[in-house]
Amino acid sequence: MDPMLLMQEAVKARLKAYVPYSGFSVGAALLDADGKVHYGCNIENAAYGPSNCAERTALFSAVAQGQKPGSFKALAVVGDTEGPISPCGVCRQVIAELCPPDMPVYLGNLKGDMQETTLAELLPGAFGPSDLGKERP
Ligand SMILES: O=c1ccn([C@H]2C[C@H](O)[C@@H](CO)O2)c(=O)[nH]1
Ligand SMILES: [Zn+2]
Repeated sequence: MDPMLLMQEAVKARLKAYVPYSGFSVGAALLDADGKVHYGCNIENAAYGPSNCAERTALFSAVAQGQKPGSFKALAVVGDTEGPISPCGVCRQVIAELCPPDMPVYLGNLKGDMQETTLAELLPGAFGPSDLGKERP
């Protein structure tokens, strides 16, 4: 799938964000092995801590719908940032768990800036399954 098309899907997902506290909407679009797109937005909470980022919403939603961890093909993330959005550390760790390290990650903003990267670049030396003697999913 064309990266810009996946970015456009993330822009659509962003419109669903529930952000009464930060007012900062983020959208994510995750491409699965069947070519289907899974959507994520950030969903905040009055207790702040339980808030969920757009990236994790997309990943958890896809896994809950039966997509196999490790099988994803690409992730696009969009926010209204000056440059391409930067995923938080928690999301980087979750991407490390559920996505191949060399999977393309497209980071963008509403102006159309786009940076292509990978999890290996976003979280070098990630703690992962192998550190617990387990295989990658
Ligand atoms: O990549 C990012 C960065 C931030 N947020 C959310 C968390 C919080 O709801 C709001 C402000 O940090 O943006 C995301 O969903 N994804
Ligand atoms: Zn995050």
